[in-house]
Amino acid sequence: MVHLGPKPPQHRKGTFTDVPQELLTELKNLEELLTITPETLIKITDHFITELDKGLSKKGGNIPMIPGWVLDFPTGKETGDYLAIDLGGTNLRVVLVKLGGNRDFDTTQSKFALPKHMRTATSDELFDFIAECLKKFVDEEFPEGVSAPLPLGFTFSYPASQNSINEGVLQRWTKGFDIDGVEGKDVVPLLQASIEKVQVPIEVVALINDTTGTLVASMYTDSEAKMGLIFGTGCNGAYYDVVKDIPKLEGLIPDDIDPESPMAINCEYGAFDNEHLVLPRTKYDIQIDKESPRPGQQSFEKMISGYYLGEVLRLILLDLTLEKKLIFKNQDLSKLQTSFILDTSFPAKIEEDPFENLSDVADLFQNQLGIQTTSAERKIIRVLAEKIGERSSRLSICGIAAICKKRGYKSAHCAADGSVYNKYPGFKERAAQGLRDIFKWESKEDPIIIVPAEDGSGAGAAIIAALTQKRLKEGKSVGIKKN
Ligand SMILES: Nc1ncnc2c1ncn2[C@@H]1O[C@H](COP(=O)(O)OP(=O)(O)O)[C@@H](O)[C@H]1O
Ligand SMILES: O=P(O)(O)OC[C@H]1O[C@@H](O)[C@H](O)[C@@H](O)[C@@H]1O
Repeated sequence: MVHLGPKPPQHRKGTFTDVPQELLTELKNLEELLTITPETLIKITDHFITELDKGLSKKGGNIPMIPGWVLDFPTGKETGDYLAIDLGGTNLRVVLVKLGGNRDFDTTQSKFALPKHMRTATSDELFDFIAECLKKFVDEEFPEGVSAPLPLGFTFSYPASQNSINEGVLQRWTKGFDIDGVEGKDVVPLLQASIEKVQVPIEVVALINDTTGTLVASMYTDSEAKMGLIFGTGCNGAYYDVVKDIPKLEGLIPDDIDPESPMAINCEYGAFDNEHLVLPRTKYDIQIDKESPRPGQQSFEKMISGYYLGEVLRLILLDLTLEKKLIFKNQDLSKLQTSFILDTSFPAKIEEDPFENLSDVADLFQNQLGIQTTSAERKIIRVLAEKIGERSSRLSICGIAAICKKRGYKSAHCAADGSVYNKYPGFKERAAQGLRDIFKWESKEDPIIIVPAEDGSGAGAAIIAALTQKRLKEGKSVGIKKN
């Protein structure tokens, strides 16, 4: 038998002859709403650049642009054992990093799913949970105990203002978090206090954002890396600017820091366009924002990141069935009416269904939502998932293009991490096409490419802790001028 080799990727050949005209018309409208043309991408990116600059000005703007007090590039020669923790939107990870000093490192790690109630728990519950996970990990890794406190890099994936590397005052929760008693507080002493309670010998040396960690970890192994990006539960990016080009730091820089010194910036660009000037928001995006714990915040993130993509699909389907009565006739919609019941793996699995009759989609709706779908409905659902995924990928690269244009990067490795980047079908190809639509490169090889990042919140945190310890040993500043 002739082996034909792997089949080409599934291309939608299905016909829509079995789809009622009314539903087709509705689909066309939705496709229109969810399509981001090259012209729109360029317009959004130009505004994004203005907003990045505004975030660095004394006046400020929508995008926080937080100086992260990482004032050196990694050399690749950093050595030592460091602990790192990564409090993301879905998981807590504890990592032991052994820096090899030759652009190499080794990691041992444990992942703890954040308990669902954690998003609305108390501050003590959150930091005690982290300390408990740290204790479990350290007891496991160091059964004989340790001779001196372990230095720890704390990756805190939320917008936290920093006046120094080992400080982080939470500006606001994002990704559906709403824990009392943390916003406006420095989270380092809050964690340190919980660590003391469980008596595990750990010292928090540095607080970093996961994008800054991703940037530094990726530069440690790849000198072409110019930014660190996360497309996960949330979205964000970090890059190195230059101290003298950050107006809001004027007068705050200690004398021992050269104005030409690099300064890592945690952009927090999920907040881009909170003024709603350029992003093509649909009524579904507006509803998600209105019903979120922090309405008016993170407008860009709420259209593109992992926490929200499943919810966008759910609201569109609900509209088509409840309001327009075009699909799911005589079906039990109680599960579909539960907010955030669909995480982003749901549209991802719809896009991954390789069968012409979309039988995987049929199983998905039956098993997760108790809804029996018709062939015609599945075709509509498939197109909607594709359009939501495509919109996310195309909008996601506007931050990348804006940073490259702002910094004048003609070529760059943009190191990306997060489950949407790593697992959403077609994300990489669609993102690359989005960049081509903006830059209109003539060359065969794209000069600016998105590459898989190193473990930013693990190795990145450790490398930054190592860079910080080196500065402290040399008596160098790691924060604003002490008056
Ligand atoms: N197969 C998938 N495709 C795309 N996104 C996914 C997939 N599975 C889970 N996700 C989404 O990824 C997010 C988790 O991102 P991840 O980077 O793993 O964690 P964190 O954001 O805590 O760092 C969740 O919002 C989830 O909905
Ligand atoms: O890794 P996660 O949880 O997807 O986080 C990505 C981004 O999510 C945003 O909501 C946070 O404000 C950022 O600080 C963070 O970098």
